[in-house]
Amino acid sequence: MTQVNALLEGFDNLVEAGLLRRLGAAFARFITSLGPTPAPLALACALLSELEGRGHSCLKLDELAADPCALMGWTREQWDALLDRSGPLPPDAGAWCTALAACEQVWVVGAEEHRQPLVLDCDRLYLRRYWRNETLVARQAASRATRLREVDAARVRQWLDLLFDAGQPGMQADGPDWQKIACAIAVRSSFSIITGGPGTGKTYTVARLLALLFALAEEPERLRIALAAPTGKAAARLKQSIDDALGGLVARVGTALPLAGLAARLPAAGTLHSLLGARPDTRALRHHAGNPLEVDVLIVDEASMVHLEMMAALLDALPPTTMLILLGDKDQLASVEAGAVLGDLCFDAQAGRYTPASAQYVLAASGQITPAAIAGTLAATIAASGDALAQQTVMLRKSRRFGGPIGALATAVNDGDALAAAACLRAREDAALRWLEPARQTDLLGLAIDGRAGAEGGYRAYLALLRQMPPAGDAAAYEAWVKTVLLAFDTFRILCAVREGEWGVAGINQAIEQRLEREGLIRRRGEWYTGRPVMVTRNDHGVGVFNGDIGIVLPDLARADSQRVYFLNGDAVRSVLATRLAAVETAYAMTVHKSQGSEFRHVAMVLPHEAGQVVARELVYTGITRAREFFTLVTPAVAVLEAAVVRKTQRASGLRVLLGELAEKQQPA
Ligand SMILES: Nc1ncnc2c1ncn2[C@@H]1O[C@H](COP(=O)(O)OP(=O)(O)OP(=O)(O)O)[C@@H](O)[C@H]1O
Repeated sequence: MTQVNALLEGFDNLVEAGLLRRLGAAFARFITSLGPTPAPLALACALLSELEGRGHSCLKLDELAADPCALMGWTREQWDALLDRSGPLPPDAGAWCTALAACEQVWVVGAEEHRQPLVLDCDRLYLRRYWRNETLVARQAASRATRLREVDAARVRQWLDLLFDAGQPGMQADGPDWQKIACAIAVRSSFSIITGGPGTGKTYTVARLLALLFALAEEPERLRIALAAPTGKAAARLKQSIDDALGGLVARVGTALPLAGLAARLPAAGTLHSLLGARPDTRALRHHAGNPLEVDVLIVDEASMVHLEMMAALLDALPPTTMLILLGDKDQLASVEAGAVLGDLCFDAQAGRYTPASAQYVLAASGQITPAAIAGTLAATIAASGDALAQQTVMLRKSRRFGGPIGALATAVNDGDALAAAACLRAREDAALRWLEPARQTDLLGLAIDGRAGAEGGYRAYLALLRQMPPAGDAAAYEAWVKTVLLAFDTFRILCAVREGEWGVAGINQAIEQRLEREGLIRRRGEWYTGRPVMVTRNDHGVGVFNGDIGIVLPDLARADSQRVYFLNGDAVRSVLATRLAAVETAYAMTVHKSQGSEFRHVAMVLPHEAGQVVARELVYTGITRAREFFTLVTPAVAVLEAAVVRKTQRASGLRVLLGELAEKQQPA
């Protein structure tokens, strides 16, 4: 048997052991079918595919050479078993590059191209599609951020002073008004990022930015604005918040701007999929560089959930003059798909590396002094490292909604301070936080049904409402009742870190259903029982439901013998015949991933026995920040919290390197 065949067999063993996904083994086989394949290439392909499944966009050869076990999360024995089959591997990153560059399946960036499936860019190995997407995002972001518009700074300042509450000019004790700075920065180019934790006023700010754009436009009524988010729910929330904020500004701007009329013309917010013209059964989108979107300003909320492929598609479809504003929390979980684009793009956000020129503009346009400019001695280093993208990124730092214990816990987790996080959870003077540990599943079930001391109200509350169904025939009363049920369900949610096992979504949903039935709170007659909460797991454009939509099964008003699933879309109730929904799952418990873009009064977050590969800081932070008033952590073992909090997810990507290279090219010689 050749070494490569032995290695392929070794991959099958890893698949059996659950260490490698089947696609990884299949991809390595496919590559061997294309031409001569030395063992290092076959191995790199299997690893690359596995890492792609874990959210990485490339395989970093220096990490592979330095510590393959750490990279893959495998034991030394598991790795050595592969080595026995592969024979000696290249000793360092340089040797890996030389070995792979010699293979005909690999395109080395800069060399002649033959549509090879793999790309080697410096010491990063990519699947071609990911390399293309990453370069497109880097180039587009950098070039958009570089092209600055003519802005009348004095006029911007006048408007910002009108739109925001008057503060002291310059810098206040708790720092400058970053919201004003964000608006000033955004209007001067066709790319900007406004990042910040929950409640820091991202939507508050962007509503004022819209008002500013209307005010600066020659014909504001002709400004084509689009609002979008990765999920339907987040999109509806964005529109609602912007409408509320603009409504609150109408009196403030008075006759200076016909804001009420302009706000009324804003379109509904949609998902990025629908904005780009996604079609069933094909990856091809209706909008791309050849058929660009016809929009002047695009605001995208929850940008941390936008994966690499979607971001590339979005930037590709936007004309260079369209103003793109990304809103999101850079510290939240990235999407399940490959890439952590917002996090990568925001790498300078915390430091706020503004050049003196930016600081000068910010002062003129907003009256605010950026801290970097104050530290004048830093100016030279800032100028050297500050690239165009950093100039167009603003981090909001002051949370308006999220002080108190939940805010302190979120900060401790974000800082990787497990001791402080545990102390917050154990301080019992406030009912906002509790930690059930070591918990048994029955503890969780009690919490799910009745809440806990200080935070009463679990699922019993919405299930009790089911018995108050209005009499047949009164459609308005029926809709009002449906809304009450949906809102009551949305006050409490169980969020799980994992899908499988006793502490995963599937196991917990099953246990809750059994318990609710035993207590007579639900009556399961088949799959579509009254009161069953469901989550849509696949977009269905025909039916008009999208992955992540959550609804509740209730009797059809028109036909009591059939069941419909009712969804709340902003303020409106929408329903679909239950049997038309092909892909749904029960949603008493859902994953933290799926909860992004939503908030609940009380969140109970469940971690499994061990942190493993999945349970890391971003996940814990995202779960905590879904809670508005109460947060309960449920863990079968104490140690899992610390293990999760200290582990920061590192997704391999070349985005920062590519942006750095582009920034260097922009530096004056
Ligand atoms: N400068 C401000 N002055 C007064 N209230 C503010 C200010 N900024 C934000 N708020 C209020 O704080 C709350 C949170 O703001 P907002 O919803 O815009 O935050 P967000 O960052 O978009 O939150 P999330 O991450 O949850 O979407 C809102 O009630 C908003 O009206």
